[in-house]
Amino acid sequence: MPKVLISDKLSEQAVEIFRARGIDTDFRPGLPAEELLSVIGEYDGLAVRSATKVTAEVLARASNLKVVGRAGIGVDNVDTKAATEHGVVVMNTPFGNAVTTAEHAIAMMFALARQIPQADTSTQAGKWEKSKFMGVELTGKTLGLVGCGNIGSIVADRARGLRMRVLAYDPYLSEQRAIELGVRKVDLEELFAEADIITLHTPLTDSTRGIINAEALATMKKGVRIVNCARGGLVVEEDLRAALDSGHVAGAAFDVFVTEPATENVLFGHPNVVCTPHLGAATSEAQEKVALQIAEQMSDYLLTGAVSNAINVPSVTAEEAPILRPYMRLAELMGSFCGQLTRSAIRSIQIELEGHAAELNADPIKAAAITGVLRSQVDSVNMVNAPTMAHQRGIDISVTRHDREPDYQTLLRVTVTTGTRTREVVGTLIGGDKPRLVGVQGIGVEADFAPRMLYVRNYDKPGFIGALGSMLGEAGVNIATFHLGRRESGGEAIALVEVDQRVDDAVLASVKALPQVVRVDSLSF
Ligand SMILES: NC(=O)c1ccc[n+]([C@@H]2O[C@H](COP(=O)([O-])OP(=O)(O)OC[C@H]3O[C@@H](n4cnc5c(N)ncnc54)[C@H](O)[C@@H]3O)[C@@H](O)[C@H]2O)c1
Ligand SMILES: O=C(O)[C@H](O)COP(=O)(O)O
Repeated sequence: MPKVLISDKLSEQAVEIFRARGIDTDFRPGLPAEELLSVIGEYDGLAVRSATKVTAEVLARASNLKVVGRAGIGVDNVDTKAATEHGVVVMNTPFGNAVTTAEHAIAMMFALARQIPQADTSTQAGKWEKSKFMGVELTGKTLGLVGCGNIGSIVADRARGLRMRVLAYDPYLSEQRAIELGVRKVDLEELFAEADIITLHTPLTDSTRGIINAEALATMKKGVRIVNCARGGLVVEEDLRAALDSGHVAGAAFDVFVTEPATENVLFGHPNVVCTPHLGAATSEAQEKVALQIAEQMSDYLLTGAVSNAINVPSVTAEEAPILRPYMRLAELMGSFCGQLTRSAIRSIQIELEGHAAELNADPIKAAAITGVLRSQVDSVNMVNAPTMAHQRGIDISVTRHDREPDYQTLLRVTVTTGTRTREVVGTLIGGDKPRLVGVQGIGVEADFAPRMLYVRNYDKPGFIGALGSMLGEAGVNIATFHLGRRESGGEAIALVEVDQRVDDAVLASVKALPQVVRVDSLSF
């Protein structure tokens, strides 16, 4: 039974779902970092929000871990690169808290426009400062969205409902989508120059870090207001403080900070600053949605192999998973066949799909084939890290779908090249799920992928089968099955021999010394 640890304050619905699906679940919100390090080795899954830092050190200790699930959107607290290297899937819930966070951004905008937090404090202090809190109307004002993905789009929709004019800067936003959303796609300079209120909705990346700094602030309208419910670090906090102090910026509403938990911050204490403690996703509706979604996604992955909303592997739907699983197994075995025959640096791996296979999601099949090829070189390779490992080794990967009619209902071909050699195997599924080899090096030969096999390349001349049989017999090696194939033009032939015992190097050397034999390899699957 898989075992999952929940180390952050997720809705307890997550626990119920994991347990209902037969997953042993430990609910330990607020688990200290040192304890996480000492217990993580026991778990197959780790469910978190933003508090737990899933560092390279945690991942190095996580010898059984298969999946990290983030109940929320931002995965910046997870070292995704290290997770990928360790073969751990990282998944999030990209939509579950988007509406709630967009609503928080709108609430922050109102809080700024009408100074609601300041007026509340003053009123409850018995001051009744009616003339002190003169606000601004939002109707007719220009809202500048930096980032117009899930949350930015919802903010745009709500802002249009408030009769605001909406500009969006997002290099990945298409003109068509901008028209659908009723926003004007602009460049950053135009947005800064025209917006009365700027709201940030991008991830924190190298291109967005400090996107609002002193230089940017200087190009904004005097009296601009800034909302950040995305990530600390998008705004240079010291630069913003200076612009607030000078009066150039009329107000700022921040939910996220460079350092969190933010117990102190340069923005704190300014009369025109409104802060919340990373509450963007904090509604009961959003928390139920993200907890439920992440528990379902992680359970699906651990129990069926279905992958949804993963950051570092291709998605496999629950419907696809049972169909793809035998193909992934076949691709991995075929890759392994090529990998075991390859003793030098690999230049390329080509995966070809024909018949039914050509209609499937090729990404998981590709990852499985690469895993198989690399497994004879690297122990730690798996479906998650295989494409990265191939990339790091400079291996060129290609996938081709053919629409020609294959001889079999469904067919995969894996071709591995090195500087000097090409290995090619062809495989199919018998009865829908049983892997079967049907060709090697362009020669038709049918065989199962047996636990122990000999692969023999020989000249098609009399005497070979008898000589090989008696040599193995004398060495006490029983032949379970024997499959032969030869090039129709003659000359070259292949034998795939399933054996019941391991064939030691001395026997392999004697087989190799037979006059008809070109090469012999011991393979295991
Ligand atoms: N405060 C909270 O509690 C809270 C809750 C949920 C999400 N978030 C954060 O909100 C942010 C947005 O989330 P989302 O779900 O909308 O993400 P998303 O991926 O759907 O959208 C992000 C958008 O930013 C755009 N983008 C990327 N680089 C950009 C750049 N250099 N300049 C301009 N735009 C750029 C992308 O094209 C994309 O459209 C994330 O940082 C997320 O972590 C915060
Ligand atoms: O990226 C997110 O989903 C938000 O930042 C929410 O974070 P939280 O789950 O820690 O509230």
